[in-house]
Amino acid sequence: MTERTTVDITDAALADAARPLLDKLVSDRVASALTAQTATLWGEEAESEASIRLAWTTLHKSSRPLIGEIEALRTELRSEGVDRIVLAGMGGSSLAPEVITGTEGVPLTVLDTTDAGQVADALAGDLERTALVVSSKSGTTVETDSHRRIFAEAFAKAGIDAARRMIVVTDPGSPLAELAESEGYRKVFLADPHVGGRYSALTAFGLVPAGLAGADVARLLDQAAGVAETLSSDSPDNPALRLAAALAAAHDAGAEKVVLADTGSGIAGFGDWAEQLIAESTGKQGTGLLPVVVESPTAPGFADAGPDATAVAVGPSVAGSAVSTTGSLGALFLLWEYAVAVAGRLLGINPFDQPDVEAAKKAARALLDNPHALSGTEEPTAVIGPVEVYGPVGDAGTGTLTDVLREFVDGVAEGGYLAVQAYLDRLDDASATVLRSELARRSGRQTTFGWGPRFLHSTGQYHKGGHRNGSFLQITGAVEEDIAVPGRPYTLSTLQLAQALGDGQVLADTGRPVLRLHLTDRAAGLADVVRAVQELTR
Ligand SMILES: O=P(O)(O)OC[C@H]1O[C@](O)(CO)[C@@H](O)[C@@H]1O
Repeated sequence: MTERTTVDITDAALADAARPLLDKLVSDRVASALTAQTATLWGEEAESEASIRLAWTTLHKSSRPLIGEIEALRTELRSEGVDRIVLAGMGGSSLAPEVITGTEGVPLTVLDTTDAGQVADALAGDLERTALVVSSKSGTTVETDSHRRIFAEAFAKAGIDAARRMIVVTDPGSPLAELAESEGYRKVFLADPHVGGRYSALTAFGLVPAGLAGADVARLLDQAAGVAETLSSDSPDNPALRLAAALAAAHDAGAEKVVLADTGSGIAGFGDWAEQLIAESTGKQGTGLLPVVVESPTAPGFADAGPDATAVAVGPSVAGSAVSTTGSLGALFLLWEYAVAVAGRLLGINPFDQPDVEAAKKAARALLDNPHALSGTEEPTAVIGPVEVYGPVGDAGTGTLTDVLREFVDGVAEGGYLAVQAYLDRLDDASATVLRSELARRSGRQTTFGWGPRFLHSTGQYHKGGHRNGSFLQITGAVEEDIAVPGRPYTLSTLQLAQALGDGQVLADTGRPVLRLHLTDRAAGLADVVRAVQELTR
């Protein structure tokens, strides 16, 4: 099968604005230089980081030997009756496998949460049939380490040899690689350290969990290989250059938001993967592209996108889309990686670091070290039924939830955005996602939705480092049954709260408006919040 990936700029004004940028990319031979892994493409300051971050351009070749290893382990596990794969990994260490398996309809349980209820549900699955893939490039990510500890204990309690059920994906020499060795974990896949997390879809990080779960990962490499030459060509027809030029031209014209809707790509949840790539790569130094993933092309924010946003179809062009991108999953991974790296050059930033992610991690750690700060000493500004309100609410403090939300939403300037950050269970509390479209419709502002702490490894970088026009609505909830993290002085619910408060603090310290709604009863509280939003009038 011949692979193709296309980028169509259907908005004529945008196509005109993109043209000079495109011509310059072609005459500067940027695409071929990128394929050749030229670290000077983003300027002097970015050079040293870029020099160890570009091996993704040739993964369709260098990852081939992995396929046999993955298949062998999968066959071995199955012969032992182990056919349920749980993946512990954040951001770049879980988003790609989730899209790959979702697209193929292969079951994979992804743990990228600190919600005790969601982790309890994963633990309640058949452990006799379960293997845990622990994926972390750095080998130090707190969520992933907590899942590993919790599962090791659960396997042991069930009389299962935990070490035989642990499969690790990490960079050579990481603390996790060392631990896996000393604990005698079943298998360690060492990934290419010259690829960053969000560019790692076609490394062991994307391929191992997806392949063990049963996805056809060889096909994915074939798909990427099929478009690699096109994406390397210094030609105005190169779809990656076209996409990069369109995104940068839109940004220059004040449309820094990229609204992504699936328009029939046949891929499940591509936007969630692209979200991290775009936000973490570009959202820094007060600039960048904010990805806004919407439910469908008819959702608010897409066809009615204002001058601050560009509607991008993942799939064929539809009414209201300004740009469309088509191709198979492997092709689109590579297309978007090229496009975002090139857009980074046009935006004048280093697309390979994430300087503001650490701030929230640090604040969360400080709170964990000081349990007093987490133990309910902060008084809510208002308590409205099952919802506690934390944050400045002005006159609305004595009113209804709708009053509180109105005050908050009215504070979002034109051209700004609203970010809903739900530190909840993304399966059991899935109804919270409706808040995105409801708030977008009523506020008339671009609105994003992220599950905490998952988004901290994705849009979290942009929230703190990108354009300073966001307002943040945090939602936290009561935890019914907490889970202790073995060997650590905290539980999952303490960690979850520390992450919410830590990030909230960092955002507030930089002058961003933050409102936290804490649901003392999750179901009733969520219903009240949704109702209150629906009562807002534009
Ligand atoms: O693979 P790791 O090191 O656990 O990191 C997970 C994610 O965390 C981040 O570093 C951001 O916190 C992402 O860039 C990365 O994909």
